[in-house]
This record gives sequence, structure tokens and C-alpha cells, in this order.
Amino acid sequence: MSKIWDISQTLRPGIPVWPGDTEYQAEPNWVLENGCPVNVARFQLSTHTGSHADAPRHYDAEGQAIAEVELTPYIGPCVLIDVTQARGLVCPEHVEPFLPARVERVLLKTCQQFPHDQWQADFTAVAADTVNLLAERGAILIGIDSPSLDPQDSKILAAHQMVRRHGMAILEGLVFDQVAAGHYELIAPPLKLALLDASPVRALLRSIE
Ligand SMILES: N[C@@H](CC(=O)c1ccccc1NC=O)C(=O)O
Ligand SMILES: [Zn+2]
Ligand SMILES: [Zn+2]
Repeated sequence: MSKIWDISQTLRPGIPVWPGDTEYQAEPNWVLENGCPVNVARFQLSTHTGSHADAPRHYDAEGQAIAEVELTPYIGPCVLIDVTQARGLVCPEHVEPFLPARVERVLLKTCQQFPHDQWQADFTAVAADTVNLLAERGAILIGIDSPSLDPQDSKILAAHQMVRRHGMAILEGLVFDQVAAGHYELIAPPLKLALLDASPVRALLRSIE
């Protein structure tokens, strides 16, 4: 039997969000009580809340919305690489020693313990050269535990733009606390949200038989 790890954040009130972005909010719309047979809630959240997939439209005005993206990148073999030694930016030398000659999907673990309860402005981001290296090795998806591939104060989004050049997919805000570096199957398709620039995902890793 294969083992499954849930590498998703729990969407909940108080979940940390990008400074100035929409706070997660949920409320009952209908409540199971006298006369009403069901509970039905409504909720509001930024498209970049928790574990999520960026659509090209997030960093490219002409780019696809998340409902339009191919799903192949989000399902299939991946390698999880420990880069917790990296500070500031994950550079090619942090990744190269652990990177197979050919890869399909690469997940980067930058922190030992995921900051579930507070926003961390100094999260570890990814150098554009690193994205380029992964693309050269065949990667069609890059995933990370940080809230963005680029530093919080970046105005040029160099890593996102390198992803765009190579037509890769992005997952951000993944949780690797319970998972060791190594090879897995990734299962993390985005929701089919028309027009939108990103989507929450339920991200899973499955052990390889
Ligand atoms: N680049 C980040 C998100 C990002 O940049 C962002 C997310 C929400 C609100 C504002 C953002 N960037 C803004 O200036 C990401 O890729 O998820
Ligand atoms: Zn994002
Ligand atoms: Zn992003």
C-alpha cells in the first residue's frame, strides 16, 4: 500500500496572508436548525492563500487563467530537495548536488518548520538561475514551501519571469515538515477557476511503489 502525505496548509481564519492581501474569512449562510435541513457556508480568500498554484496570468497580462492551464505538471513523479541550508535565495549550488540528470517536477524545502501561525517576510526565495537549471534538466513544475518564488520586496519577479520563459508551473506554500527528501508522486491539481490568477490546491505526495 502506498503512503500519502498531505503537504497542504489548512485554510482557516487567521491563516497568514501576503501583507495587505485579503484575509481568509468564512461564515455560515444557511444553518442547520429549525426548518433548515443543511449547513451551507460562504468564504472569501485571496487566490494566493495557503498552498496554491500560480497561473501564468499572475505574472503575464496575456497569460492563461488557472482554469485553462494543462494539468500534467501537477500530477506525476517529483523529487523533494532539502535546501534548508540556503539563506535568502536558493542558488544553483544548493540544488545541483541533489538534482538528478533528468527531472519532471522539483519541490524545494527551504524551512525546517513551516510558519503556520505568522507571516515570515524574510522567506527564502529562488534565484532565476536555479529555475533555469531546473528547466534545463526537464522540470515542468517547481514547488516550494515559501509563499513566493521571488522575495517579498521584488518588483521584477525574476524567478517567476524565468518560469514564464520556460512555460513551467508553480506551486507555493507547500508544507514539508513531515516529509523526507526523496522521490514521490505529486498530486496537486488546481481548481478550475475561470479568469483567475491562481488557485488553492490540496497537495499530496504519495510514496513510490
Ligand atoms: N508573487 C507571489 C504573490 C504576490 O506577489 C502577491 C500576492 C498577493 C498580494 C500581492 C502580491 N504581490 C504584490 O505586490 C506569488 O507568486 O504568490
Ligand atoms: Zn502565488
Ligand atoms: Zn508565485
